[in-house]
Amino acid sequence: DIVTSSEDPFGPEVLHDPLPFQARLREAGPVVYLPTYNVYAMGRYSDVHAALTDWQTFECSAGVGLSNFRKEKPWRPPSLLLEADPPFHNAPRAVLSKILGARQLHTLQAQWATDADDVVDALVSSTLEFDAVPALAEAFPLRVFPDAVGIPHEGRERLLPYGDHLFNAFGPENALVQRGAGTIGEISGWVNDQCARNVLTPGGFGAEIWAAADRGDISHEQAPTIVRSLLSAGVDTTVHALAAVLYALASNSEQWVLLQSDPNLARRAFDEAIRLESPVQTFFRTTTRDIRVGGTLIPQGEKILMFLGSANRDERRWQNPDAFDLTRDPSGHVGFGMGIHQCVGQHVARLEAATVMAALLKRVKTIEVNGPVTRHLNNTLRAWESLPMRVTLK
Ligand code: HEM
Ligand SMILES: CC(C)Cc1ccc(C(=O)O)cc1
Repeated sequence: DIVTSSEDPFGPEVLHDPLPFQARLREAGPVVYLPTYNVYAMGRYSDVHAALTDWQTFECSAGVGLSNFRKEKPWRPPSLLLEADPPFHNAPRAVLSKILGARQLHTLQAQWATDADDVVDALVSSTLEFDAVPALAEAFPLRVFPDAVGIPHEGRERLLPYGDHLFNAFGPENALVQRGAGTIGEISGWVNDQCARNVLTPGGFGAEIWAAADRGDISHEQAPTIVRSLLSAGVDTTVHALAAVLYALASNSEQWVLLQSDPNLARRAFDEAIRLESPVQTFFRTTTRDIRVGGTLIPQGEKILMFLGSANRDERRWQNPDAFDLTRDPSGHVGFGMGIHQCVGQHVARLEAATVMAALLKRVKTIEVNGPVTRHLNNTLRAWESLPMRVTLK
């Protein structure tokens, strides 16, 4: 009684517009076997949530991509958080939780508010029509995050392509992965070099990780790989999440008006945009035992493909799921994951978004899309190529 689908969720059609496939997936049942990749797919909120919170049955140490680390060599040394399970996951996670916690970010808040004002003021004083992807969604994270980590200025243009390949590599070895294969060796080498103690600015997130090793919270061998986690997870995700909230606000003017009437809604706007767009659309787990989900028996050692974007639009969980609605409470969305691996950088991401939105709310009266919006295809990310916008000023 296994439901199957021969559709290709990593093909260009579905990557370009995933919603119709995801609706069929949710309709088909709790678990759908995809023979194309020999994986078991989950598209409903309750099943995705259950799998994310049952780390004993659905493990990460075989990798959170299609590749099973027990059968294939990973393309890079595994992450000590993302691709680790308890007990090995615990210490690295505790170290990053402390460094990236909401409380620590207060010192950054004032600095990032100034940076956001600078970026927005420079932009709107030069033009009222711009492509929000390079001008804001990329410009702001790339201005503040590498400095917060404490890496040198030289070579930072490699961060986006590194993340783009990393997120493609969680999927199958398709054209998207092959496109990055030629340069990823050099780019990875540069990323790894930025994790060395001697290049990291004192006081930054990277130096804090090395200080945790000095305290014995983690080992010195682990420190560079944990710095690598920040450079891997912390750039492309925030870029495309920022683009998502800017697009949502520009294409729902009544929500923009609502936000202007109550700027405290900015953080909710960001989470609602992450629920609706889910910058991280999918990733995998591996079963550690035979498990029955719905009517399907999934054997041990199988890859489970979880559709976060689908779960975040599941009509069984959300009213009017396809609407960007600031009167809704978006908490519980799985756009940052759920459970022990839930995004440890979510407070950093929220602070980046909140500061950009605050800077826009100060200067901008109306915001609208004024040209064709184009997507950047990626096996994992719901990403943007171009977001033409027009603003008017207060
Ligand atoms: C809007 C931006 C972001 C989104 C949508 C996002 C999404 C996610 C998701 C879905 C997971 C769970 C992965 C899993 O369960 O397999 C995750 C984990 C993680 N994220 Fe984020 N992330 C964002 C920003 C960041 C930032 C800015 C950082 C670093 C400062 C970061 C660092 C991490 C790390 C290290 C993990 C692994 C946590 C663990 O396995 O314990 N992320 N992220
Ligand atoms: C959505 C996640 C797959 C994002 C991510 C990427 C990389 C790492 C790492 O630890 O390298 C952690 C999280």
